[in-house]
Amino acid sequence: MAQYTRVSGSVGLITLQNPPVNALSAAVRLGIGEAVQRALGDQEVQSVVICGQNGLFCGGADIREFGKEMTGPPLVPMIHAIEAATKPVVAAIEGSALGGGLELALGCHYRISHCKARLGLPEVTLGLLPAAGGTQRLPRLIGVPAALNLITTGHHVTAAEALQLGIVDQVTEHNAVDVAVKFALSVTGKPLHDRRVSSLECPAAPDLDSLFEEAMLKVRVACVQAVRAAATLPYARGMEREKALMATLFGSGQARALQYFFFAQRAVGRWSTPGGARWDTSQPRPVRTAAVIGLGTMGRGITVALAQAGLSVVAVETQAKQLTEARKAVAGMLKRAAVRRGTTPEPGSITYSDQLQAAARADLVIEAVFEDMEVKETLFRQLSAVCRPDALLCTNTSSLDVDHLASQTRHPHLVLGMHFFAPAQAMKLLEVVYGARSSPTAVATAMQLGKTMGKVSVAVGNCRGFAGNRMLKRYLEQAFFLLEEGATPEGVDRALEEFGFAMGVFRMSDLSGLDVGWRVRKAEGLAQSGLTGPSARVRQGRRYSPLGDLLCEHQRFGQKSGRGWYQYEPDPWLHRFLEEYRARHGLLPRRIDQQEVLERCLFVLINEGFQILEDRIVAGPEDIDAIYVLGYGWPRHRGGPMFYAHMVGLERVAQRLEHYHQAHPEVPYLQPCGLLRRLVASGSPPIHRWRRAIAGPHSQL
Ligand SMILES: CCCCCCCC/C=C\C/C=C/C(=O)SCCNC(=O)CCNC(=O)[C@H](O)C(C)(C)COP(=O)(O)OP(=O)(O)OC[C@H]1O[C@@H](n2cnc3c(N)ncnc32)[C@H](O)[C@@H]1OP(=O)(O)O
Repeated sequence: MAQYTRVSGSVGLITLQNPPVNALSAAVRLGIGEAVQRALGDQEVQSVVICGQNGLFCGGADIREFGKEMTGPPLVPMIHAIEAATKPVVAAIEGSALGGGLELALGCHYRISHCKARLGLPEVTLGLLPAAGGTQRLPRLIGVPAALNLITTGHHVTAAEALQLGIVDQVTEHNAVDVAVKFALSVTGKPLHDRRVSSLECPAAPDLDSLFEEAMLKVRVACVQAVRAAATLPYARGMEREKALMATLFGSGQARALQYFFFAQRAVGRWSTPGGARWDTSQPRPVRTAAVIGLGTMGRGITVALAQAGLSVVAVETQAKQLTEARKAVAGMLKRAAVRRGTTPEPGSITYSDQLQAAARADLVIEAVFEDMEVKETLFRQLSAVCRPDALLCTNTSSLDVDHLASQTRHPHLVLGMHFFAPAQAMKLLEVVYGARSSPTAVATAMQLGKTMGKVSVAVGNCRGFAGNRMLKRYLEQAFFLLEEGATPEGVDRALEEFGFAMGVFRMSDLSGLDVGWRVRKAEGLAQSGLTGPSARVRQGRRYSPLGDLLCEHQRFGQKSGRGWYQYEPDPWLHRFLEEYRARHGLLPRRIDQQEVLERCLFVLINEGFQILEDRIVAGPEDIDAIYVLGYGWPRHRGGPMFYAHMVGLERVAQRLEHYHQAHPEVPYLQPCGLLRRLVASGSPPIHRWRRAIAGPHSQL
């Protein structure tokens, strides 16, 4: 709703009230409309100020209303009524003015912003365009190039940038509402025609056509077309075009997926564990000093992420040469980040040492040493002896047993996994892996620390590979099997990249290094050299592809060695190698189409996701989707693997898995898992009802 009061004698003050972000729900739109009418009809009122309660102007349209039947007064005529008003209307922007919120402000005659506010039109990130006049007013106000940039990227700008662009008229360090009220008094009675953005001519820009053509190639076509309408058509016709384009986007699968993902990223913060620990009943402990042990690539990235979050960091590396290199590399990373942000690097928050003892006073320790259980076991025993008894001891392992590491310490309830993704200073995802004995406070502390570092933290139970790598294993395995059966790395990657992955599975393996997985498979007793005959392709009673191991035996470790699944120099080796391999094992190559590549790679990964849900390793499908979009390059516009399964239809996913399982009975993971089958049997409920279905023996199924 919106509250109406009269202040300073003649200013009508309209306050949007819809916590937490004053989204423009039906009730708020109704409230604004009524308040505007009241203000315009009140003889005593000479000018109007619109603001939001609790220091936040407006987070835009209420995204939860999308996809439902629209109720309440529409936004566009409401904004028109404000713009057409004969009394000056001033927007007092604090906190955020985003999407419909900024469009509302653009309908006002003046905009005053607090210096800490952020403004933007992020609709494109939700698969939409700013259809409350944003595509028509913003280009008229700030010109086509700047408006196109904001509308097609969804980037937010600071108040200072908004002032420079001409979006706002004034920026203040004081209370923006008080300043706006004074301003409103000062403009009483002044002519308003030039202040109505819809009546402005779009400023001329050189070579508009090539600007639009270039933008079309890069970005969302609908946004570009709408802004082109602003530049070439009268306002009213531009608005018709904006509406028509929005109608094509509104119900699209992409928009649904992006809106689902907006909420999924936030839902993962409301974590819970099967043991009953929960986000709302567990208090995080403050972490001021963190120690990072091991300054290889991951350790350096973690050090930077912690320092950038404002923590004091003790960076420990026992090898002198590595320590010197790390110190230089970390300084370089901080400097580059500061240049990108236009700030200066914060000095003095990192101290370096070659002694473990330096970690003794840290509130929390994250080890990022070599991925080897013996090395980590020893380190955890040492840390337990050296560190404060209440220090949280965390491992950045990507797959080793957190419970086992906890058992090496005196305080296993303070041991956790904090699984970062490379590059750790940039990637948004953090898997917080709790063990059987991890305390709720420990989980809450690591989750909070992730948030402080600007990450999306997902609470995950301890199992081999946790959630992300456990699913990845099945995906990689299918990709190898497809090569055995006749596919090529190029063909598999093409299918996945056309689906939306930034990189196909083989290109991604080449980038991250084939030797990493090889080492893990050797430790698991899977990679064995010299095997011939049928036993070469079977391990632990199941089909196994040694292709990745064989490549490593040929010193093809990916980009780091100049060769992997791809040849980075003229070299037909790989195709010959595959032909010989297939001939040796009596495998008849066949033509494998894109559909089979996608179904086998993606559905097997989704099936493992359902198994992870059934095993209660994560609390809900949103956790898996956040992990895959933010950590594994799953295309955001497809919502994540579990949302994709919901869109494809659970019955189809199960049927296709069953089909491939019949063709490959030696691959048990192709068989639809129990939860997937139960969901299908219960009529395939929508994704937001899966949590209830997972709830275990008391499930609704
Ligand atoms: C047939 C065609 C017909 C078409 C007719 C349609 C006409 C459409 C007209 C207009 C188009 C306008 C579209 C839009 O405005 S789309 C929305 C654009 N806005 C955004 O994308 C902003 C999203 N929000 C944020 O970026 C942030 O929330 C923030 C910066 C405002 C605040 O950040 P922070 O303090 O970190 O809080 P949280 O992000 O954690 O959010 C708190 C809480 O609030 C929920 N929430 C946030 N924004 C919205 C919103 N716009 N609608 C609904 N809910 C919102 C958020 O989900 C959190 O709640 P939780 O999930 O329960 O935790």
